[in-house]
Amino acid sequence: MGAGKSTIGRLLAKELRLPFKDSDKEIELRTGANIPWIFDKEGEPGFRDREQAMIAELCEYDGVVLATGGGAVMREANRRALHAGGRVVYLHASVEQQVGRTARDRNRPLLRTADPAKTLRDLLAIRDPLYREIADLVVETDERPPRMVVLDILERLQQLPPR
Ligand SMILES: Nc1ncnc2c1ncn2[C@@H]1O[C@H](COP(=O)(O)OP(=O)(O)O)[C@@H](O)[C@H]1O
Ligand SMILES: O=C(O)C1=C[C@@H](OP(=O)(O)O)[C@@H](O)[C@H](O)C1
Ligand SMILES: [Mg+2]
Repeated sequence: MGAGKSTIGRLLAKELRLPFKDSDKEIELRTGANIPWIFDKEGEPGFRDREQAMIAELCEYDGVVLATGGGAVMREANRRALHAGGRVVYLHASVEQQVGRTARDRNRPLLRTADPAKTLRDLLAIRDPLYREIADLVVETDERPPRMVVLDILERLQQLPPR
């Protein structure tokens, strides 16, 4: 959360002249409800089911830049679909940056805790190995504006061997 997936995904898609899909946004469009409301009504498992179904659907597309929510990696089905479906970029940010970038909006129910920095550290401890397991690229986003991150991704994507 706050690494910049939604922001950088959109910019990257523009550069690549590809459509951009954000699984969170697609779930909101499909349900007519926002993410916090879905967490409130259906709990995290309900949201994860919707997220898994949406990622499976979006991975069917050819030629799309897809941003997921940060927790998508928790389900093996998502990891498999993403890894098999295309190149995976892990956008890394320090917890300090994540806190700063997410402090202003109330859209992330998992960060409504007394100590969001601790929550993010705990989530990262579980998720970081999973991100690395499926990533073709690990890209640092601290101290770099989104445009620079996009240029780095474009350059490094070209250097990857063909699949
Ligand atoms: N590299 C960056 N440097 C500074 N701010 C950023 C960067 N990437 C994203 N942001 C800002 O951080 C906030 C969260 O970004 P977002 O794209 O929603 O992250 P995610 O989808 O990974 O949770 C947004 O306000 C965005 O403008
Ligand atoms: O990390 C998570 O578990 C979540 C991240 C959010 O998306 P972003 O990573 O785009 O903030 C969103 O899917 C939901 O609030 C859960
Ligand atoms: Mg996002």
